[in-house]
Amino acid sequence: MNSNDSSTSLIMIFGATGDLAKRKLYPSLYHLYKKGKLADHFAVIGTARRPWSHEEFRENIKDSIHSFVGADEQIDDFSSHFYYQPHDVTDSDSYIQLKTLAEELDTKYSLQGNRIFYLAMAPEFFGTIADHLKADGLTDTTGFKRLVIEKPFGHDLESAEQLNAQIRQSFPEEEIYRIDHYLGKAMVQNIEVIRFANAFFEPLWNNRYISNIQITSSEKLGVEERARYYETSGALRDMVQNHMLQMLALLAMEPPIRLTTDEIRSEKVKVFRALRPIEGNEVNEYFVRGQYGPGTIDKNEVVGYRDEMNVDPDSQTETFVAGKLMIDNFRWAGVPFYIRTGKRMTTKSTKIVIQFKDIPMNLYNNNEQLQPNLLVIHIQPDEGITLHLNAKKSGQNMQTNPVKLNFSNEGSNGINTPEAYEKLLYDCLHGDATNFTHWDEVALSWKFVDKISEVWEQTNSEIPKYASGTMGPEEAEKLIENDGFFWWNLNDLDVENCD
Ligand SMILES: NC(=O)C1=CN([C@@H]2O[C@H](COP(=O)(O)OP(=O)(O)OC[C@H]3O[C@@H](n4cnc5c(N)ncnc54)[C@H](OP(=O)(O)O)[C@@H]3O)[C@@H](O)[C@H]2O)C=CC1
Ligand SMILES: O=C1O[C@H](COP(=O)(O)O)[C@@H](O)[C@H](O)[C@H]1O
Repeated sequence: MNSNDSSTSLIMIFGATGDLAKRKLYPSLYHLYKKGKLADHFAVIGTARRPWSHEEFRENIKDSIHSFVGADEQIDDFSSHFYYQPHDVTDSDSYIQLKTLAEELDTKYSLQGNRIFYLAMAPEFFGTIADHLKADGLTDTTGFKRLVIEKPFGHDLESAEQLNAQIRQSFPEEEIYRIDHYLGKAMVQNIEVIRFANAFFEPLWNNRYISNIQITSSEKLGVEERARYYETSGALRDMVQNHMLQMLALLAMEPPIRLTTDEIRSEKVKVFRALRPIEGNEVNEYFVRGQYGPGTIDKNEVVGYRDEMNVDPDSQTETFVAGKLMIDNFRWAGVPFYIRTGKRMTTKSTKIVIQFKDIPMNLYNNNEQLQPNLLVIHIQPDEGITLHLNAKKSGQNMQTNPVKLNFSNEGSNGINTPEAYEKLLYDCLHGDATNFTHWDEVALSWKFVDKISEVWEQTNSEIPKYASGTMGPEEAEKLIENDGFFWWNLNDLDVENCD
């Protein structure tokens, strides 16, 4: 690799001692290094308040790789690229020291002034850091500058607008990489390929042939140590505003005229613009929230949300959301998109079920076994697609039998597909912002979500509860049953349960 390679860069991580950096960023950088995607011309400066030396930082990098990758080939070479600068982001003076170190490393590793600033910190610091990076000259270089921002990007539209305005004073939109780690997942990236590279899906991908689409992202974990953040967020802001709406946009968008960042983002934005606003009295008709109570997960008793550490014992925070979304455009008029996400549910799974309409005069209609055709996109933990069809039962009769055609992405690639953060870091190093969210997408998603949270925040009635280890409150079943559908059982759809 030579110094002109576009992965040549100084990566400055703010929040380098934190959980995200340890669990996701260092292992991902290590994978890229091992694959030769990062070679000699890269250096990482980690910053946080802890008074670590370069050596202590490198020991922590090694620990992270041991714990989360489990291998340590080339670990000394890899970690030698890491440097640490104790730094309080609210303190102006320390940016000057950071600049000096950045310039030294720029020369030492021939980094051509390329810089990635990764803000792996609490969101209240995003604006301050962006201001300082510009004001204190860290962006005054001849190379590329990219600002990577973790979620949450704002708490609502108003705060997101303020944050965006502040950041935009220092970085233009094309230099801002807003992370939505679901966009780095292999099968989320596969949605476009499934749709636009297969002759038999695209003609059927509309309201004439699809009856409904179900997107479920369920977790077994509870709130863990993140209650302080989660209490101000809840599942609507934590999962729906970003990950769930992003998956919906990829499923619903029109084919872009080219596979470029701008064209793809522009088609996604049109979906958000066509989303029917759900407001006022409609909120309770179209959306259901819930909070986990005590229950059993993997045969272990677990406490309810209100008994978790740092949670208000009277908390009204939702840990579950189900919703029915309508996209008012030519392609999707009349097709409900159901979404469902929550913590402490039965299973850890993200799946998309595309349910096709029955054919007009099905000659096998009297057959009890006849099932609707489904296309299931398995996002995680299994990755792949399954087609549910009807075939003839063997024997002399004319009975039908549901069969499944299965493709496993993991099987085809042999090993685990890269972790989302690895893909996103690679894209950022190469200036590809397609799988990061544009401001217009963020703003429109907040606009949609704000109408729902406004109603919930004004509601005095107790939040519906669901027992841990279940698929949410009864109300979520009714939401979909009222339309004559039901949630497909995720365990039944698992690849291992395919015939
Ligand atoms: N953890 C995760 O799995 C995920 C996290 N995120 C997002 O990533 C971001 C980081 O999360 P996470 O790593 O969990 O948070 P942590 O609380 O684990 O880490 C916060 C980091 O910020 C540093 N820090 C805090 N205050 C200052 C300050 N004034 N000046 C300099 N450094 C400071 C801390 O180090 P020190 O105390 O040494 O200063 C630490 O390195 C958040 O925006 C979060 O929402 C998003 C998705 C998943
Ligand atoms: O962004 C978030 O996502 C995780 C779920 O991510 P996954 O990749 O494990 O599906 C969620 O637990 C967390 O609350 C949320 O902030």
